Amino acid sequence: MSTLQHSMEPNMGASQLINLDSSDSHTETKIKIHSVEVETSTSPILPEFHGVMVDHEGIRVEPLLNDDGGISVTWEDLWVTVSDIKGRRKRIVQGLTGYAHPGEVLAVMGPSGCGKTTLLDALAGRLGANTRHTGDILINGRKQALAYGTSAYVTQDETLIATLTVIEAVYYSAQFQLPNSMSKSEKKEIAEITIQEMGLHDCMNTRIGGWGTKGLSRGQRRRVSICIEILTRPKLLFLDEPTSGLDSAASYYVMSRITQLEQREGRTIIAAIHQPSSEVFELFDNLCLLSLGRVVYFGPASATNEFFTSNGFIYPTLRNPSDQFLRMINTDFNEDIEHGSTGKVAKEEVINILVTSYNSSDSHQRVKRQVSDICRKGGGSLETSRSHASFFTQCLVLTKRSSVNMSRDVGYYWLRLAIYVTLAVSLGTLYYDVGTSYSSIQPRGALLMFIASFLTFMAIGGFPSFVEDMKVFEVESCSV
Ligand SMILES: Nc1ncnc2c1ncn2[C@@H]1O[C@H](COP(=O)(O)OP(=O)(O)OP(=O)(O)O)[C@@H](O)[C@H]1O
Repeated sequence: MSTLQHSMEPNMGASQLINLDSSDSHTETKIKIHSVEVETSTSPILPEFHGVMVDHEGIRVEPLLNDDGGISVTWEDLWVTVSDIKGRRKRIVQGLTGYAHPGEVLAVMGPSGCGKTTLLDALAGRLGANTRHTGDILINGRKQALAYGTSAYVTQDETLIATLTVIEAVYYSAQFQLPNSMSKSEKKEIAEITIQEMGLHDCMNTRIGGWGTKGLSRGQRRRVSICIEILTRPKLLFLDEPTSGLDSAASYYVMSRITQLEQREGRTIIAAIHQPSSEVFELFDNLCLLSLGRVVYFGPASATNEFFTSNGFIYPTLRNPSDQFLRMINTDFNEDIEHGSTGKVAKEEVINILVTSYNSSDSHQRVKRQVSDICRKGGGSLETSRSHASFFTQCLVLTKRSSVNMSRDVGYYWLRLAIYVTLAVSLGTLYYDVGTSYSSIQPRGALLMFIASFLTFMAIGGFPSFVEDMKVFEVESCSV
């Protein structure tokens, strides 16, 4: 996250460029200043400056738009509804407005069921068939589809092939995701680097595992999923619960590696996250806090504390702030919250106070202005297409992967092979020398019927493996 490290002259000229030192020593962020005025009064909600655009009320500072092919995403008055079994429509997401910039991490936080995944799905164009959405979702200010490889989505559930090792899973994926112009050794190198970036080098040759076979831990599987999705170095990355199942140290390392990549490569990251530690929370640039599908707060993550405090919700300073404010807006469990001088108030009341306060706040106006600014300016041209492996290579790699998978799955492959061989020998013995006379027609017919029904029966036995393969196929086909 960038922090302003030098004082700013009150009357700097328009459109001057300044360099902001980043807390990460590798990176420098260029910020374009359009006009600078010193604010004499401090906003009740936000501090004077957070590195975001502030116009005539204060300092107008905005990140340079993505001339280098970075992706800005904006959404305005976004509503998502689903129909229940009685045909009634239920609102999941209610009138959200926000944006995500290249080189920044936007964290979407809120209690379970508040609509985080739905927001990500809507932005990524992955909403289910029974959902409907209204509102504008724009990429660099335009309605446009993203080319293959420019965006990636790490879903909440891991869909990995249990029998493969970490390096195999990532390398097979690299073989069909990366273009044919790359040699096999280059693809392997990218796979290995990505695995190292996610801290998985020690278990490169460990099988992923699944039900019935122990392999990687849940957190390690999560990291393998992230590795597979970031292989193509997408400009826009959606992460749904990237740190679930990770301990606090691993969560920090994974998120910090992701943010380092984002700063280095100007990537836009939108991450739905449940319960970040305070260190992980500090890695976020902006925060979208949701409750019951409504925005409670959208703005710099570092200013969240101040937003709550200014609204009369004060929590102990030595506790993880995200734990505290998530507890305040979680309506699943009844608990009254201490509010300023009025005493305890119910959770619904807390949310109403915060939503109303946010809607009338300067930060809400800034978000709206930022969205319209991005839409007005558009952005750098997007890649129209990225090449991936040819159809022939994809078929070859997938066939090879499937054969490896089947050959390692004892129940699916070897056990069935043993049953087939036993059956063939038994039937061969029983029907040996059945002859070619008219009297042999009946036993031949019976044999054929037995074989046909047995094969059908055995095919049904392979159905669970087929379902697993279909899940992998669905996830991979969404990415391709
Ligand atoms: N396709 C759907 N059909 C019916 N209800 C849905 C659908 N998608 C989401 N919902 C409902 O919308 C609400 C929000 O779901 P969503 O998955 O977005 O929440 P979330 O904040 O990501 O939760 P969690 O943190 O537990 O993953 C939930 O009550 C969920 O049941």
